[in-house]
Amino acid sequence: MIKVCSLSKSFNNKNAVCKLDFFIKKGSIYGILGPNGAGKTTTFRMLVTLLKPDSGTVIINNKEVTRDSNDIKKMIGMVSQHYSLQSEMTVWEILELHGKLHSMKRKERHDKIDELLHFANLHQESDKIAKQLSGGMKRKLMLIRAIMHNPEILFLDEPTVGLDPISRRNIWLLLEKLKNRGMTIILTTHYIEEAEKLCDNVLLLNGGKRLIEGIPQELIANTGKYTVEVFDPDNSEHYFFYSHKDAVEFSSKMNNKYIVRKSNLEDVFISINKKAGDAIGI
Ligand SMILES: Nc1ncnc2c1ncn2[C@@H]1O[C@H](COP(=O)(O)OP(=O)(O)OP(=O)(O)O)[C@@H](O)[C@H]1O
Repeated sequence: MIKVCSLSKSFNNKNAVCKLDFFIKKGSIYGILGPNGAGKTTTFRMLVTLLKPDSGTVIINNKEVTRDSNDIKKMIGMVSQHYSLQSEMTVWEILELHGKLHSMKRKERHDKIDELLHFANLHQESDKIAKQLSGGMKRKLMLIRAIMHNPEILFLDEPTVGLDPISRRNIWLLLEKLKNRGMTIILTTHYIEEAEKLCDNVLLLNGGKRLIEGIPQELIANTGKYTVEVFDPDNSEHYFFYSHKDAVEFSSKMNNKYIVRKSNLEDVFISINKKAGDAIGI
């Protein structure tokens, strides 16, 4: 239902995103991951019609983002990375304004506000001014504001950045509930645990290019379910194993300090970069 073909964008002749291809299934949670500068936000902004690609196409439900941006805006909700709330308005007023901007009728608007405030457990905060809310509440408010107009697809750029672990988990719960209602969710994240917990599929980016794409648990299994991380005074080195026995046997020969642990998506990233480095002799 979302098809991205050869999507590219450069700034000052430097590639920010380079020939990306991917496909997102309806009703799934799709994660775009990568280190700082990998191209996550640039990709996000192109998908949500905020930035024009240099080349390539993004098709959402048979509409193309540059050609049919008005149709696409009705289908999607979007939450940016930075707090973007009218800080002097109350929670209720912010949602009311958003409903009006989307030409929702009074009754429909008010029913929706009521439903969403309960959904996000913010009903007791409805008269609070936005700037008085905690970070976690602000994020929840941005999330429900983005779905006021009943979009089919929700885009979130770093939805839990800067939140404490409990607030982060509360956002995860809301996203899982939305998925269970059939919503398609696309998010960018730095948090490996977030991607592993939430995402049906992930796309790992580096330097604007696709490193790998797939189901988190499969990517981890293919890398090796166990990692031996060996620490020397300046660095740490990673080794990957398909069985715990092999990992333990290998580590027993180590002179440096080490740990044996389960692999995660960060290890997938490290493993691919290591193989690329080995291939070019780094
Ligand atoms: N408006 C811009 N003008 C110039 N360069 C830009 C602009 N936006 C992004 N870039 C560059 O494009 C590259 C990708 O940036 P982008 O913000 O998409 O990465 P990111 O993966 O979202 O990073 P982060 O995790 O730090 O937010 C970076 O080198 C960045 O400096």
